[in-house]
Amino acid sequence: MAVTDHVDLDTFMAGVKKRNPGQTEFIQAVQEVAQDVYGFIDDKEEYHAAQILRRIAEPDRVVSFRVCWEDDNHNIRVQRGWRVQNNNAIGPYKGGIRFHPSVTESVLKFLAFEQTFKNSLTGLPMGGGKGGSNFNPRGKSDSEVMRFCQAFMTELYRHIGPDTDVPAGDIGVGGREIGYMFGQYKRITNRWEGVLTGKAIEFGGSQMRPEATGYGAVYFLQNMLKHKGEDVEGKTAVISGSGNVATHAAEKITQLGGKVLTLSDSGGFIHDPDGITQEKIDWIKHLKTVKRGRISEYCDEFSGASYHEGDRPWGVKCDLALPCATQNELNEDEAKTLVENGVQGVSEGANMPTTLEGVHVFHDAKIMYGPGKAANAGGVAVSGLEMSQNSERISWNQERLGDMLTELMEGIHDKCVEYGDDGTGHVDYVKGANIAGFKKVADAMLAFGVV
Ligand SMILES: NC(=O)C1=CN([C@@H]2O[C@H](COP(=O)(O)OP(=O)(O)OC[C@H]3O[C@@H](n4cnc5c(N)ncnc54)[C@H](O)[C@@H]3O)[C@@H](O)[C@H]2O)C=CC1
Ligand SMILES: O=C(O)CCC(=O)C(=O)O
Repeated sequence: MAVTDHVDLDTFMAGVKKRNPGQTEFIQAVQEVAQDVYGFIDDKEEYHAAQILRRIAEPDRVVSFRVCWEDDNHNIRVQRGWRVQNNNAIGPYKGGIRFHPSVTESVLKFLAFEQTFKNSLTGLPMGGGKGGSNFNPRGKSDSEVMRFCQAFMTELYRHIGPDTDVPAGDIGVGGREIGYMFGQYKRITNRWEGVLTGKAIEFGGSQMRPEATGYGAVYFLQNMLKHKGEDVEGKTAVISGSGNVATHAAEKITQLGGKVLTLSDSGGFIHDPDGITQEKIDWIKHLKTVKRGRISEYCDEFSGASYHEGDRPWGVKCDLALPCATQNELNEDEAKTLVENGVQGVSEGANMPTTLEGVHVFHDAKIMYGPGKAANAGGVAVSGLEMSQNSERISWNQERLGDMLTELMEGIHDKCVEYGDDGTGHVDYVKGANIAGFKKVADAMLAFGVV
């Protein structure tokens, strides 16, 4: 058999598993995309002949490096850093940096793969990448975080650039860490350029970038509801996480007249039947970004709320669910519970928070289910706009960026409908996102020939 002959989905996936032993998250992400893309390319020989999906599922490169730094007690600490540059067919590699002890090559490969489709969906010229380290920022002093970020950038700088690869934040990497990394890049290269996004406003950051992922996930949900003649107002929402994405999602749900019942961190979740109001959200933002405390402390501050140690919030009855913490945080049983409790819509602020089995539950129940690569694309979209502003040496105002984010999310929703409408009025947003995201990247790759 010629290597360019059709292989079926099972054979394709067997190859992915063989080439990436033990990389369960990466294999899961490829499987989820491949099952839809296979249906789409079945009669499109050019994509098979050029082995497009196989090429997208093989990162352009995976850079791995040692990060050596000194803690406050003068101990030498050694961590591993990575940058996965998955695909730059439609623009420079773009995607966040994650600092968390659970980071592995598999996790970053899945994130860079997902990012390729997500960035394509935004319509902006950005390829897919992701990076990070198994460094755990929890309990570290500001000086330790600064030294780690500087050491990380001392190696990373040679692999990135404003037209090559533009990292940003993700779990464990927020404004503080971006500042330290940008400062080190500038020091080493003697260049001020838009090499990172998520910067503070004072040095080239964009209005609306901190809010963009969480707000965007709610705008996506709003678009799904509108498509069915519904609205957020008066609905209850269960949200996981309490970081950047979760708190901004909670804020937007509240602004639109919904009631947020839960937030969580890796220790457990809080349930506040009175609703997590803007005042309470502001308190949580301060807790997480300044005091760097645990969500359990919420119950000491606000009466009427309960803390559920070691649990996830999906058993709380709600109309809307927004997983905004991390991958595989919502499994098959939890998806069934949500459906049995009458959930109408799920919008993923996190990347791949629902297991494959959980996704099948939502699919079979035909609820509105917005997968992360579409629903949380608002963050990287505004990052793309930060790149544009840096290139033009200008800053747009908050109102303009807010309008652009709203329009971008509507555009992503409509692309999902275009490729995901099953003809009965139900939209398979997973299929829509996978096919629309794939097509643009695939067509660009076809134009380049064999590279
Ligand atoms: N920051 C951004 O612009 C974007 C983030 N995302 C995704 O959103 C998710 C959250 O990211 P951020 O809010 O930026 O990070 P963050 O660091 O601000 O917050 C992460 C949150 O997740 C919680 N968390 C981490 N591991 C957990 C675990 N094992 N179980 C329960 N909770 C856990 C943390 O306690 C924290 O509340 C991630 O999946 C990230 O990849 C997606 C698109 C863009
Ligand atoms: O803004 C960016 O470039 C990164 C966003 C990101 O990491 C994500 O979309 O998962």
